[in-house]
Amino acid sequence: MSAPFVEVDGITVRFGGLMAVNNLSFQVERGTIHALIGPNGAGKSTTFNCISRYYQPTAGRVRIDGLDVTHFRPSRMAGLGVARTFQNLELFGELSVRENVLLGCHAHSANTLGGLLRRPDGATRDLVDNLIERVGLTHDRETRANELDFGHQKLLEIARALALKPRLLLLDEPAAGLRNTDIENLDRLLTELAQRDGITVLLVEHVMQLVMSISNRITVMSFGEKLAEGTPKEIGENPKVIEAYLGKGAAHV
Ligand SMILES: Nc1ncnc2c1ncn2[C@@H]1O[C@H](COP(=O)(O)OP(=O)(O)OP(=O)(O)O)[C@@H](O)[C@H]1O
Repeated sequence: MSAPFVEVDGITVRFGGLMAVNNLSFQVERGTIHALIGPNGAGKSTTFNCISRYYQPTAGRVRIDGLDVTHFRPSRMAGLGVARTFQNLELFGELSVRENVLLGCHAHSANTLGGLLRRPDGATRDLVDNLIERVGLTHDRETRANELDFGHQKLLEIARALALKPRLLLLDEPAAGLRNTDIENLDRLLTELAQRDGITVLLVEHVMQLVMSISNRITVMSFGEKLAEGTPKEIGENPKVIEAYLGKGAAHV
């Protein structure tokens, strides 16, 4: 078996007196979908932010494709093929769907931002159109991002992240606020990204319907620590996991 694509090795994150993540280790295999779940406040987003380098762990290491990135700046991550989406959307609301995705191409384009928006080359235009189609937003190509409903804005964020041509896609609650049909589209899209395109996907998610359907492996966190890890079936049957959810986050299960 090849080396894991993401290695989280004993990370700890303290915010003042609060231990948000405590000596957490897990690995994400290449080309798989791995979910990080757990009740509210378990430390999922903090872990995610350590991997994408928005937070600095107090201790421990993060490796991506064998490279120790623990002290890398977030801006270096795009160059390594790491793209992420945010729990609270970070789109350019006044720009169109097409323009938002175009901006995502900047990391691998020789063009300036302005040039990219005004005069994208043919290959970039094709890539953008293809990504918009893949997330199902073709009819909204020229719609301003802030005119889309929340679910479609989330799909747009994924298209923009894909414009980076990532090897690792980090998704923070991609299904939150989505309607059932959008969740089904997301299920199909993420499965295809992993299986057809070989992209490694790590997602933090509360929507169990999606997590159980698409994940190859699930890591469960509770109070900053790893509570369990396994296949969706193993996690669904794990009494410790059921108790953690019934104790705190039952509404999400
Ligand atoms: N920047 C911060 N400063 C101080 N405390 C923080 C910060 N970020 C997170 N925390 C705290 O760390 C703990 C873990 O938070 P985190 O957001 O990682 O949990 P989570 O599992 O992602 O929760 P949710 O599912 O609600 O998003 C919580 O107690 C939270 O209040």
